[in-house]
Amino acid sequence: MIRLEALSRHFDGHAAVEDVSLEIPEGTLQVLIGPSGCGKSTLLRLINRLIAPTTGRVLLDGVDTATLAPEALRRRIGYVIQGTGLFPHLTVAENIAVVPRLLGWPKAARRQRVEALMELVRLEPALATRYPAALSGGQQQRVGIARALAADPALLLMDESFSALDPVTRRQLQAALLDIQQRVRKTIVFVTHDMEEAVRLGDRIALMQDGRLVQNGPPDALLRHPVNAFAAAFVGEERALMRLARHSVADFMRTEPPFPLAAPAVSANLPARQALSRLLDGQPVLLVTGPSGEAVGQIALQDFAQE
Ligand SMILES: Nc1ncnc2c1ncn2[C@@H]1O[C@H](COP(=O)(O)OP(=O)(O)OP(=O)(O)O)[C@@H](O)[C@H]1O
Repeated sequence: MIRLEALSRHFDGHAAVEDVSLEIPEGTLQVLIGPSGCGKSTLLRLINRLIAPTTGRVLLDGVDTATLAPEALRRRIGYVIQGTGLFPHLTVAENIAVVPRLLGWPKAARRQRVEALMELVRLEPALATRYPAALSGGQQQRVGIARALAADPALLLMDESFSALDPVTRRQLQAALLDIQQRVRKTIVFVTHDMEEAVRLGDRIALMQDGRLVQNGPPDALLRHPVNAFAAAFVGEERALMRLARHSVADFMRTEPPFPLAAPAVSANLPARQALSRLLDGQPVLLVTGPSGEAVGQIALQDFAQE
């Protein structure tokens, strides 16, 4: 568990982060979001002590991080920086093993760890001997995540990690992160300025403005009940659509028969947004099917209106 207590950081009298208190429970994916310059990256750097706070504390499992040696911090906090920050002259395996090497792990243990991590982030073993320049942007990000997880830290910090990727790769990486999170359950602090990404990934979303925390809570709460005009404007007009990013057709369908068996079929697991776009294209109703193709419901535009 990580706790930020009245954290502030000033640069030349200007507050980059001002009086931020935030508790992030173990295993939570906490998103930090807000406009450019609101202090998101500074907050991440305060958490891993790349910079020291002007006032306030960061507690990791109840321990003030100011009292931890740099080596202990490195082991407990993984950091995926903007871009990938991979070392171009090191192979994929060497990049992933950077922290274990710094921590003095023996060679066999490093090799085992690299293999396990490449499997975790779904990178082909054959890529281990390649150099970063020979990888796609998405593969490089996977290496960055594997590297950050190398010493099995309790906390993973990710700063705009997927921003430079094309939309398709970005969605794949978002799905990969959720898959990794399901398997290893880290506490993750993920910085983005993209609301759709925040809604897809976040268990909780913290919205910042001018260094201050405006609102923190589950995505639905932010989308439905923004606390002030700034939050409402930031969440924006796409609000209803974005809420759909977390829902599947099953959350909206009607299950009473009779079913429109002649209508085009969609799976109950399909993201609600995709069904909505087919309905907006003029399809009046869709048949919803279960795992073995059996009819389980139907969905039309008015079913979304009720949410
Ligand atoms: N080392 C520094 N020296 C002086 N000012 C800084 C420093 N780091 C950050 N700032 C200032 O602090 C404020 C917050 O910056 P920060 O990078 O944390 O914002 P951000 O929300 O991450 O922005 P972006 O989304 O553009 O990356 C900005 O006004 C920035 O100019």
